[in-house]
Amino acid sequence: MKEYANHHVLAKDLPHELQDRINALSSRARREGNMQVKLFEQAIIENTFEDEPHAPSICIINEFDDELTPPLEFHYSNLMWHGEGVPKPDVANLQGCGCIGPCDPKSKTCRCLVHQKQYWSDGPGFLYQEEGRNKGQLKIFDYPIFECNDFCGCSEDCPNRVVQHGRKYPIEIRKTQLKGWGVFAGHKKIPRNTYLGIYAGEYLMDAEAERRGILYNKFGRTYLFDVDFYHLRAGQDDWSPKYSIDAYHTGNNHSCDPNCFINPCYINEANLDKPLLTIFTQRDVLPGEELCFSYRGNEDEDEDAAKDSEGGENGDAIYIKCRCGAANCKGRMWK
Ligand SMILES: C[S@@+](CC[C@H](N)C(=O)[O-])C[C@H]1O[C@@H](n2cnc3c(N)ncnc32)[C@H](O)[C@@H]1O
Repeated sequence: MKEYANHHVLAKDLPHELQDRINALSSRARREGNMQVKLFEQAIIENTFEDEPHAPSICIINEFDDELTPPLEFHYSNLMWHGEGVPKPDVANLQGCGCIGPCDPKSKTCRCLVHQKQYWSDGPGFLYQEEGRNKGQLKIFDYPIFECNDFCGCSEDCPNRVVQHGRKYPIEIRKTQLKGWGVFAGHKKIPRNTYLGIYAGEYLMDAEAERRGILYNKFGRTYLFDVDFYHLRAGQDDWSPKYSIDAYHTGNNHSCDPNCFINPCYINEANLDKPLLTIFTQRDVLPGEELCFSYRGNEDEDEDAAKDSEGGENGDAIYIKCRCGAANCKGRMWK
C-alpha cells in the first residue's frame, strides 16, 4: 500500500511535463488523433498510479466547444502539495493500532477506534460500513475520519482503510455549458456515502492564501478552501484557520443542492490542522450526473438572500451568478 504514505511533495515541484509535451506540439498535431486529450488522460493515470492503481481511468469530454482539454496547468492528483512554510506531515507523533487482521469495530483495545471515538463518543465507532462507504452521519458536524495508518498492525482489508485504497467508481471530466470544466459520474450509478477522491491542491499558509484570494477574485475563478472544520475551531472564539488549500491545479464545481460533501480525514498525518479533504457522495448519484459540492460550506445558512446580479459588493468577478440550476439555487456561490 503506497497511498498517502508520508508523501511530502512541495508545491514548487508540481510536475509540468504535460504542459511541456503539449506545448511542443503544433495546434494541428494536438488535434490529430485526439493527441492532446490522450496525453492529458495518460497524465492523470500517471499522477494517480501510486495512490490508486485500481481506480477506473478518467476520460476528458467536451461536447460544447472546441477547447480540447482543461487548461494545461490543471493537474489531477490525490496528493497535497506543500507550499512555502507549511510543515511536512507529522509522522513522529503518529500512533497505530496493534490489531492483527482487520480491526474489530467492537474492539475495546484498538487504539484507532479509541481515537475515533474521542471525536464522537456516542457515534458508531469506525465511520465506515462494511462495503467501504461512510455511515452517512459524518456531514452533520464534519466529524473527522481517522483511518488506520502505516504504523498499524491491521491488514489491508481493515474496515478502517477506505480513502487510502482510492476511488472505485468511474468519473469523467467534462466541459459544462455555463461553469467551465466539471467532474461527472461515469457510466455507473454511485451509491450515497461513497468515497470519490481528494480535494487536492497546494497547502498554503494563511497569508499566502489571502494574497492569492485577492487575485483570483479579480479574475473570477477561485479554488481556495479554508481548512476551518468544526473539530478544529470548536470552543475557541478567536480561532482562525492556519492553512488553506488552493486547488488551482484541480477543482470541482459548486451546487446549491450538492450531491457530494467534503470531509476531513487523517491517514499518515498527526497534525490536526492538516487533514486531507476527502470527497464523498451524499446521495445516490446517477450515471452522467455532475459531481458538485457546496462552496458555502456544510452549515445551513439562510442569511444573504440570493442576489441575482453579476459582480459583488466590490465588483469582484468572483461574485458571478450561480449557474448550478438547482431548484433551491441561492443565486450566489459564496456566502
Ligand atoms: C474550483 S473552480 C471549478 C472548475 C472550473 N469550472 C474550471 O473550469 O476551472 C471554481 C470556478 O468554477 C466556476 N463555477 C463553479 N461552480 C459554478 C456555479 N455553480 N455557477 C457558476 N460558475 C461556477 C466559477 O468560475 C468558479 O470560480
